[in-house]
Amino acid sequence: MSKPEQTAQAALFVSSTGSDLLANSLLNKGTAFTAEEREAFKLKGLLPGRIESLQQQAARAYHQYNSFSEAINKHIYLRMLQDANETLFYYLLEQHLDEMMPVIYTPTVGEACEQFSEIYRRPRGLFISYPDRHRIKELLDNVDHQDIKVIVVTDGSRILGLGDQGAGGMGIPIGKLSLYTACAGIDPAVTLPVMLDVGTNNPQLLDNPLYIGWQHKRISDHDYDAFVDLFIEAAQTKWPDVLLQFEDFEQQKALPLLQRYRQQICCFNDDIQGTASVTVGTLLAACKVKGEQLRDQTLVFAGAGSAGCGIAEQIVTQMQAEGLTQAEARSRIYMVDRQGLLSSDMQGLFDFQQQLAQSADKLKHWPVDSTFISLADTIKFSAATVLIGVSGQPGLFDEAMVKQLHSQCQRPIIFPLSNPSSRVEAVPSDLLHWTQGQAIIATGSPFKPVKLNDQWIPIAQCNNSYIFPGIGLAVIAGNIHSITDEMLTQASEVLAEASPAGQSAGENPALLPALDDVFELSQTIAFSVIKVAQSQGLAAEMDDSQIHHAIKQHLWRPRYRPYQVAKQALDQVYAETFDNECKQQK
Ligand SMILES: O=C([O-])CC(=O)C(=O)O
Ligand SMILES: [Mg+2]
Repeated sequence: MSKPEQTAQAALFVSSTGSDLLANSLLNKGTAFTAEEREAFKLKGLLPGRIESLQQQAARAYHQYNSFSEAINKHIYLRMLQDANETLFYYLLEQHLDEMMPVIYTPTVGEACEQFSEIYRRPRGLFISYPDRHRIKELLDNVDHQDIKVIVVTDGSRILGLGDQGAGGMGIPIGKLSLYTACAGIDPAVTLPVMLDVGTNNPQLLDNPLYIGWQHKRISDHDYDAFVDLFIEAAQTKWPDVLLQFEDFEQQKALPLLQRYRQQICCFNDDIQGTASVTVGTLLAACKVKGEQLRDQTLVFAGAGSAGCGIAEQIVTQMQAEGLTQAEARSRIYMVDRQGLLSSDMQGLFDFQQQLAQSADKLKHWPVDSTFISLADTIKFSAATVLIGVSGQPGLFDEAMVKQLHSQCQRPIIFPLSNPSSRVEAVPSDLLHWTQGQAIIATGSPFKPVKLNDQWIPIAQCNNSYIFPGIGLAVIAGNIHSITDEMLTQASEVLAEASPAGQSAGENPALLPALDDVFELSQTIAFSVIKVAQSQGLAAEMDDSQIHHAIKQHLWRPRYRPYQVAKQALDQVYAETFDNECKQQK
């Protein structure tokens, strides 16, 4: 009998009863509590008489979900369901992942963060406010479930492309962790969303009487660093093996935080490393459609922040793997930011930008004013074949630029990656019309297929959600201590291999696997990442079949398990083997 089925069937020992049990979202089954359970757990009379199956409950939930027409109201409904009954929430997601992902995640989660204080219903996750900085251990001890394995943490300073959302940024860790469960089967009981509430510089939030966070200007510099240190230290002391995902920290902080803590705690920054990994994987898939390699491309980036530079660095690594020298690879990548094309003689560049600046000598030969080289000129004079948008500037890619790019190659690769959809640099239908259907496109937020000349062209969603759930599964199943660039590169390659682009013929194949296949994909990523981690001495020793077994063992599925009354006062919500549970009861 395979492990996931076993965990789905094995009994859990539960000590809560009555309304406490119904209020516990991890244990609540609502109308699906059996007659015996209703007796044993003092639920008689607290529920309507009819006993329902998970499927019947899901049919009602889907009916209620469909009664809302606005995406934000659907989001509120699903979040409410999650807070009431997580098994039902994830079962519903499993049935309708394609439809509901944009509602629990980007783009709707952006709106949910902006309106967080207005739509707030029930608490979820941990809010660590600056005034509580000396009590962080106590706050962590207050977390209900104590076996935490994955934390997603933000300070709300750069939520998607929507800027500072203060405490409202909590919507992001909540949404990302839902995907850990929906896309990689991570048990929701072992996940913890964390908001480091260090204030906000968003004037609307500072003036909003309903604002739910610490209504104070952001603390900064040394005070900020010391606060994050306190959090990291407390989290690591309490959960030494926890995986920490940094999410949506503003540019000045993102890379320094990663560099500071990378050696100390098992962590990664999703916006830098997750975005880079998924983008390189999608670029490799796009190159397959062209029948070329990444080393053959010349790339222009609109946006040279930590996300753009993170992607560019991973492209350099990939091009080297394809045989270029590092200098050759760097010379093929052009980074354009507010100050125009980055060149080696510019003042005030961040270190991570400096390495990606083009040589000023080379640019001297371009027939332009070298004090400011625009995006349009960069596309033209670099003879670019790939255009990547990480600028957060809606509409930045205009018709003239795109036509110029198309005049330089038959199949331009164009990835307007900014999130949410309201920030996208160009919408796919325009890109396809401007290039007579020749552009190979991927976006950061979801877009519907585009109809062109009676043909439907699918638009790939080049989103971190293809990568981070599998990385998390690898860390948990493989006991990985540290996340390296090689592991993220490996994840890109697995993604590219899973792309239908290499397999199906036709001019416009899907670039990325369907969302329905993400659950399988995450397991494949987890397996390959564990292998890389082992080769680097960073994971548990296991042979291949043990790795497969460990991965399966950690897959939580949204199915109700039978409950038995616990003799000890401890609810058991983490999926372990039936044997272990029995032993613990003895
Ligand atoms: O959440 C997403 O869709 C991707 C992401 O990390 C970001 O844009 O910050
Ligand atoms: Mg993010």
